[in-house]
Amino acid sequence: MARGSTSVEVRRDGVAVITVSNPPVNALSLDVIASLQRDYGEALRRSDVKAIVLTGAKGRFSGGFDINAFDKKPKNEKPGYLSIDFLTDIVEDAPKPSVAAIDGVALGGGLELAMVCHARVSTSSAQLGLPELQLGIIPGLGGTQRLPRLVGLPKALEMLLMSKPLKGVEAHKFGLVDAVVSADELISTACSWALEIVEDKRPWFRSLHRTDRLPALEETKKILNFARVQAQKQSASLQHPLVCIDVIEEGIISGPRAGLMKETLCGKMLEMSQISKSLRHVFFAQRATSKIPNISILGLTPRRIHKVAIVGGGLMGSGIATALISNNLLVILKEVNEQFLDAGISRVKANLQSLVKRGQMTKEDYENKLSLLSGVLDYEQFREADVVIEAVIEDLSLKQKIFADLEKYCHSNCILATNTSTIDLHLIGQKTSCQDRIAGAHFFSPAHAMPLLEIIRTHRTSSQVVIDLLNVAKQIRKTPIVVGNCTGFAVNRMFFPFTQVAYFLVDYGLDVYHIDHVITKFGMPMGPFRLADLVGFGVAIASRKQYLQSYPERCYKSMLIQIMLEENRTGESSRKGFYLYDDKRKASPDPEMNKYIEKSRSMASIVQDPKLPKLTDDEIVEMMLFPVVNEACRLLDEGVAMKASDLDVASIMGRGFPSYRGGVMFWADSFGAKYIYDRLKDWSKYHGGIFEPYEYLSTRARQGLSLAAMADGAMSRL
Ligand SMILES: C[C@H](O)CC(=O)SCCNC(=O)CCNC(=O)[C@H](O)C(C)(C)COP(=O)(O)OP(=O)(O)OC[C@H]1O[C@@H](n2cnc3c(N)ncnc32)[C@H](O)[C@@H]1OP(=O)(O)O
Repeated sequence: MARGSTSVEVRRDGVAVITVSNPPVNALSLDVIASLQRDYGEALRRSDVKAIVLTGAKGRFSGGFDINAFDKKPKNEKPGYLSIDFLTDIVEDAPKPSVAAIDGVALGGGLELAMVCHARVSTSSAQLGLPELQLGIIPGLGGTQRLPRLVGLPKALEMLLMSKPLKGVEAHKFGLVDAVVSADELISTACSWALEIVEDKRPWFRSLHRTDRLPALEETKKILNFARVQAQKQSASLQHPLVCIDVIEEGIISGPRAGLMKETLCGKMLEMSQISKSLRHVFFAQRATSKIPNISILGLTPRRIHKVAIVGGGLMGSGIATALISNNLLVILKEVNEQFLDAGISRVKANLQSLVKRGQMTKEDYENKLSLLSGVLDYEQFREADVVIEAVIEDLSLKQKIFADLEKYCHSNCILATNTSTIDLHLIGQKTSCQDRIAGAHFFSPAHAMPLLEIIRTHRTSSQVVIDLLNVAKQIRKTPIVVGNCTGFAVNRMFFPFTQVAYFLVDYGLDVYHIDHVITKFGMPMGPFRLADLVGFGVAIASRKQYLQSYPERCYKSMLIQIMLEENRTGESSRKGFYLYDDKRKASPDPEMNKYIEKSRSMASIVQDPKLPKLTDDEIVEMMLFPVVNEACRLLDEGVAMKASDLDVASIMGRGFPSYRGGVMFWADSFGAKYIYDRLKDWSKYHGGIFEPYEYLSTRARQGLSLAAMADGAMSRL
C-alpha cells in the first residue's frame, strides 16, 4: 500500500494547489515524493496553470522526510537527483512561481520544500525548523544552503545546531516567511501572493541565489569557527554538527550548487552511520512508550485532570509542582508546618525564576503560573484533587499513614500516586482498600527539568488510572514509561548494578576519579561517584538497603559510603563527598579520599585480582554496563518492562545514557548477546553473583537472538 500521496486542484484563478497527504504528519515518504514529482510536472505542463501553491493536508504542512524510509531509498539513486535535479532545477528554476502555505509543522524536508518555493505564507502558530541533527544527519534537500540565505548565518546556525524551530511570527521577523495570516486565510493569501508574483507585483525570489543576508567571507569564517567550538563543547563525540558547518561553508565559499552537492554526499554518508541509526531508533522508541498493548486496545479515554495535590514540598515535591503549574495544572502543595511550606513554595519560585533567567518563561508567565499554586497544612482541600502525588521521604510507615489519610479525605475517583523511587507499591497501599487507584508516578530530579515519568502499576491498578497518568505525562510534556511493580521499578533497578560494580572496582584498586572520567567520556553526564554526591549519601544508603533486602545475591556490600558518612561527608549538599565543592558548587578531587578507600578495602578483605586495576577504559565501561544489560534482561523476562526499547528510552531520559548510542539495549545489541554473556560468565567465575548472567541473556546468546526481540515465553505482569 502506498504511504501517502499528493493531490492537485487547479482553481479558476489559475493556481494549482498541491496538497501533501500522509497522515498523521504528512511525512515525505518515497510515495509522496514520487507523487509530488508527477503533480509538479503536470502543473508546470498545463497551460491553464499560472502558479502553484504547496500545502499539507489537515493543518500540517509536513513533518519532513519519512524517517522510516532512510534505509529504503534506491541504492543506485543519482546523487542530488531530488535536491538538485528536481527541487532546484525544476521547482525553484521553474517558469511558474510556487508559494508555500504553512500551517502546523514544516520541519526537516518539509521546511526545505517550503524554502525552495518563491515565497512562504504561514499561520502564527506554525512551527518551522530543521531538526535533522537530532537524528544524526544533516538536512538533505538544500536546507544547509537556503536557510542561511533566508535568515542569516547566525540564526541559521542556531536553528540547525540546536534543532530549534521558529514559530510563525518569529519566522516572519527573521525573513523565513513573507506573511503571517490566520488558518482560514492561508490558502487564499498564498494563491493571491503567487498570482502577484506572476504579475510582477511581488518579488520572485530564488532562495538559493540570495546573498543579501550572508556576511562577508572574513566574518563568515569567524562565525563558523565559533560555531565549531560551540558544537564540540556541546558534544565532543559527535561529528555530524561539524559536517553540517563544513557544508554551509562550502556553499558560501564555492557557491550554492557546490554546497548542495556536498550536502548530498555528506548526508548519504551520515545516514549510514551508527549514530544516525541509534538516534532514529530513539525517535521511534520514544513514541512507542505510550503504546501499552493490553491497555491501548481497551479504547479508554483519559479523564480530565484539573487539579493535582502534592504531599511534601521538598526537592522532589517542589520540582513536581513546578512541572505541573508550568503546564497550566492547578496544584495544592501540602507541608507539615508553615516553615516547611514556605521553603517548598520558595523552591518552586526559584525553579520558575531559573526558567525566566534562561528565557524559557516570560516574567508575566511567571506570575500567571505561580497563581496556580496554593499551599496548605491539612487535607481539607484535597477533596477537590483529581490526582494526589505523595513525595515525602522514603519511609514506609510514613507513606502508609499518608495513603490511609488520603483514602479518607480524597474523593473516591481520585488517583493516589506515590513518587517513591524504590518502595514496593503494595506495601505503601497496605493500609488502604483502594489499591485499584494506587500507582507510582516516579519523577527524576530535578523533576521540572528531567524529561521522563516512570508510571508504575501493580496488578491491581486499574487501566483507567494508567490512561489518566499517561495523559498527565503528555500534559506536562514528559515521556512516560509504564512499568510493573518491584523494588527500584525499571529505571533505578536496571542501573543499580552500575553503582554496585563501581564500588566493587574501587575496592579492587581502581581510582574513583578515573571511573567517573571513563563514564563521562563514554557519554553519560556524570560518573557514579559524582552522581552519588549529587543525590546525597543519605538517599544512596536508603536505596542500597532496599536492594540488599530484595536482591541480596547480586549486591556488592561496600562500606565506603558508610565510612564517609561517619566523618560527616554527605555529598554535594555538605560540600564534601567523593569530591570537594567550592562556593559555585564546582567539584574537584579530594586527595583525602585515599584514606577512606584504604579503610573500605581493608574492611572488604578481598583477594586482589591483579588484572582489575589494569583494565582499559573500554573494559571498565563493559564491566559497569554489562551488568546493567543483564538486569534489563531480568526486567523484560519478569514483565516489569514491556519492551527493550522502553528501557532504551528510560536509560537515556532517566539516567543520561548517551542517546547517540541508542539506549542501553540497542547499544548492547551492537555487541551481541553472546559476547556479553561470555564476558559476564568470565567475571562471575571470579567475582560471583553481581556478574552472573541471567537466563534470558544466556538463552539469547545460545540462540543467536537479539536482546530487543520480544521474549516468547515472558509473561507480562503488566
Ligand atoms: C531530507 C531531510 O532533510 C531529512 C528529514 O526531513 S528527516 C525528518 C525531519 N523531521 C523531524 O525530525 C520531525 C520529526 N517529528 C516530530 O518532531 C514530531 O513528530 C512532530 C513535531 C512532527 C509531531 O509531533 P506530535 O504531534 O507530538 O506527534 P508524534 O507522536 O511525534 O508523531 C505522530 C506520528 O508521526 C510519526 N512521525 C512524525 N514525524 C515523522 C517523520 N518525519 N517520518 C516518519 N514518521 C514520523 C511518529 O513516529 C508518530 O507515529 P506513531 O503515531 O505511529 O507513533
